[in-house]
Amino acid sequence: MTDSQVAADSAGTEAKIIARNIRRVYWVKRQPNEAATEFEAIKHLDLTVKQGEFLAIVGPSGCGKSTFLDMVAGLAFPSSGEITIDGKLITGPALDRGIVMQGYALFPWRTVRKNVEFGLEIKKVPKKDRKEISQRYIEMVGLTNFEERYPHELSGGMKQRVAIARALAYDPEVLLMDEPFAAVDAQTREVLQEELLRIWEKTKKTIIFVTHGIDEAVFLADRVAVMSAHPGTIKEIVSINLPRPRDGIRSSADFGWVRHKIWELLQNEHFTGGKKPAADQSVAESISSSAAL
Ligand SMILES: Nc1ncnc2c1ncn2[C@@H]1O[C@H](COP(=O)(O)OP(=O)(O)OP(=O)(O)O)[C@@H](O)[C@H]1O
Repeated sequence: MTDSQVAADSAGTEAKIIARNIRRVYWVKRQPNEAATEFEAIKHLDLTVKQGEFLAIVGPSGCGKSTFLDMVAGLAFPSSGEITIDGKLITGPALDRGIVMQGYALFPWRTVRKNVEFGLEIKKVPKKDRKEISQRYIEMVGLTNFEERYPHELSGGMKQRVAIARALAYDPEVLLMDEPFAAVDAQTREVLQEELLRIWEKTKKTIIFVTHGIDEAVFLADRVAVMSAHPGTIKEIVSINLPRPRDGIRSSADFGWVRHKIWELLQNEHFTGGKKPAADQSVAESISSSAAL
């Protein structure tokens, strides 16, 4: 489905985030004594994310997934083009967008509760309400009785749950997730995926979820945006018309079919950094090894 089709398709559903003709360049030196030259990381990227949608982005390493997410977060800016949220240009980070990254990024000196309350403090929510709200999200991610622990006393999966609770607690409309489950083991990842879906169904947030896992993308998303390699752009958007809830869906024929379709789309994508591919290994091969988990 092309983006214009999506725009038409979304006639009845409000568009939440619209990226128009995004280009992003970095200035890089190829040799220490050379002048910096332009490196085009993203080109002609158009994408519409609908209100309440779960959109996953997959693509070869280095195609610009994190760069794009950073721009939606307002932590980086397009070299040209524009990204709007609710029709307003994104000019910086704001509390309408929560971010969950790989590697948790928790404050090590704060307990679980204090980490979860961080955004509420920024929002100047009164102390009594902060406690009530943080407790609700701590329970939602299954961390009751761990409120007073510090991050170094938690497992990887537990830290990731804290990061999710922290992002949800201040009630952002949009959740931006950059490979949030990459650092946890396969079993914990599946548990976290199921919990994330449960929370999403309850809270109706708009989610953009970057992943290397085709299975993960298909399991979670309403649509999967497949990016092409350098310079990164949206190659195709695949609608995931699988029923919800999706417990047990991984073994179904329909799941296998859509997974294969995305795998094929990625088959010819190589990250070359602008040069000719050195080896004949497609990104689909490297992605599918993690997706097989
Ligand atoms: N600060 C920077 N300076 C120069 N080049 C950068 C910078 N940040 C990213 N890039 C380049 O931009 C391209 C896109 O990077 P990005 O991290 O967005 O890719 P990605 O798709 O998220 O990769 P991965 O899947 O490996 O995390 C890469 O070629 C990267 O080397």
